[in-house]
Amino acid sequence: MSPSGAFSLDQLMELAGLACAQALSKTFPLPAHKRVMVCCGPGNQGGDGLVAARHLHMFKYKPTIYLPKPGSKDIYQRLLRQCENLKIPVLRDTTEFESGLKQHDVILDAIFGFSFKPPLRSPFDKIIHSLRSSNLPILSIDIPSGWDVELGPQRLETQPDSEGKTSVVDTFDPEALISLTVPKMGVREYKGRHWLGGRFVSEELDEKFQLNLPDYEGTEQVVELPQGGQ
Ligand SMILES: NC(=O)C1=CN([C@@H]2O[C@H](COP(=O)(O)OP(=O)(O)OC[C@H]3O[C@@H](n4cnc5c(N)ncnc54)[C@H](O)[C@@H]3O)[C@@H](O)[C@H]2O)[C@H](O)CC1
Repeated sequence: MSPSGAFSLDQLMELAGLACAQALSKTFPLPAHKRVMVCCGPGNQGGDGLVAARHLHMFKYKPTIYLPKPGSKDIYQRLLRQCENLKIPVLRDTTEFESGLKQHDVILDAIFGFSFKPPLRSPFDKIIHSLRSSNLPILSIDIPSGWDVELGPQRLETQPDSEGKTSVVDTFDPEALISLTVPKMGVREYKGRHWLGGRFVSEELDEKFQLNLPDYEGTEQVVELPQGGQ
């Protein structure tokens, strides 16, 4: 059963992406953080990123989408088309992305969520390295990209290249994180600003799985969790 019980994937992604855009606007307010690089992976988390980019555009941010490997699902293509219709720039080339980072104020990391499994395949080795060395603040969605969903930050081995060589890439520690539904085990030691987005979870499921979710105030889509704990 989905964590909401009642919603379709499209609806969950819409609510998740809106919560991500709201968490970004609260952590990195305008006007200082106007230019947002939204890095989208090929899975549902990439879809959250596309929805967030659309809402950020509506909130008057200036998002750029980086899409190294677009997802094949129909919903992904539809979300991408909506962003293109709003004339949100879309980068697909890794070199363009790396040079484009300098013209941005903050990164929204929507590359991998809870389905990431090492070893790291190309071009994501270069991308994780670029995020780590960019010196820009990062807000990660659900779990920082490349972290183990249960164990947390890790050194990632890359897939062997044509000569059979592998290398190791370190993951990064983002300034802020938005956990969706509930924080995952892997972020229990996370020390930065931590938001929870999951206003789509019914009271029935909260009780059934003893999630002990906090209250969301007013019409907020996110609630801030205590720093350094859950
Ligand atoms: N209620 C919720 O909690 C919701 C969460 N959502 C978000 O969805 C992700 C999980 O989505 P899923 O499609 O299962 O997977 P990912 O996005 O994590 O990525 C899968 C994608 O990545 C590729 N991949 C995996 N490992 C590697 C690797 N080593 N190298 C390269 N590529 C890799 C894989 O092939 C897939 O293409 C969750 O975290 C939330 O962010 C939903 O929005 C719904 C609500």
